[in-house]
Amino acid sequence: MIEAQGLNKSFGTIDGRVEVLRGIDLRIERGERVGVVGTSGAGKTTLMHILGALDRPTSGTVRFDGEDIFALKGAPLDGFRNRTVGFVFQFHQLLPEFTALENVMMPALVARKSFREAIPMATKLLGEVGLGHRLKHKPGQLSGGEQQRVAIARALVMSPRVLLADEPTGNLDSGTSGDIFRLLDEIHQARELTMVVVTHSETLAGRLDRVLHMVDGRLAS
Ligand SMILES: Nc1ncnc2c1ncn2[C@@H]1O[C@H](COP(=O)(O)OP(=O)(O)OP(=O)(O)O)[C@@H](O)[C@H]1O
Repeated sequence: MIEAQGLNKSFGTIDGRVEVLRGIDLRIERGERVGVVGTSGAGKTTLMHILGALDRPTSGTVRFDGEDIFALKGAPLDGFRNRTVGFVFQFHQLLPEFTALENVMMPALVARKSFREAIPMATKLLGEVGLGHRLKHKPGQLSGGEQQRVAIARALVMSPRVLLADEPTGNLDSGTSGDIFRLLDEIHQARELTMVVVTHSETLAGRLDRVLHMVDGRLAS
């Protein structure tokens, strides 16, 4: 499903170049749930951004079902991001002025679905994540766990093949974190979804199929 080869990423700073990823090779099978753990600054977020085509590597390739995603540019790359990958961020990144329903509809509207199509899609998903009674609430009127559920529903609205979650429970207490992982479990069972989840919690990572350990821009075996 996902194959990354020789990924390097460096950033230019006023102190010179910072090497953040140093030769990452990985292969993730369809339907697999992979955890990524590592110390702060190890490069986990950078890796997730590259796997989701939110950023480009300095060198190396990422293939989804054999397709080299960085060979795509412009509208085809935007289409890949919108349809193939769902992204859940640590700080949910919901739009504060919009309701839960509108936030979940947003990727569908960006993909030029009509309101008539997007409303039932988003309503169904909010029901699946246990928020059928909170459709009209704005993010500020929801708890942290509820906000993250909305973000998960938004990530799923275009029926992606892959869900990338960067510290989806980083801001939550341990009980709520466990609930979010249970929800990810249910979603995984209900859909044939490949998942990559960054977490600081070895316990939560241990509930996934496989755990990758990142150290200083490399994957430790
Ligand atoms: N745009 C950038 N410019 C310069 N340096 C950057 C940039 N983005 C990330 N870095 C550096 O790359 C390193 C890895 O960052 P990254 O966010 O990928 O780590 P992480 O493993 O996700 O850390 P955390 O667990 O704290 O979120 C850090 O040292 C960070 O300062």
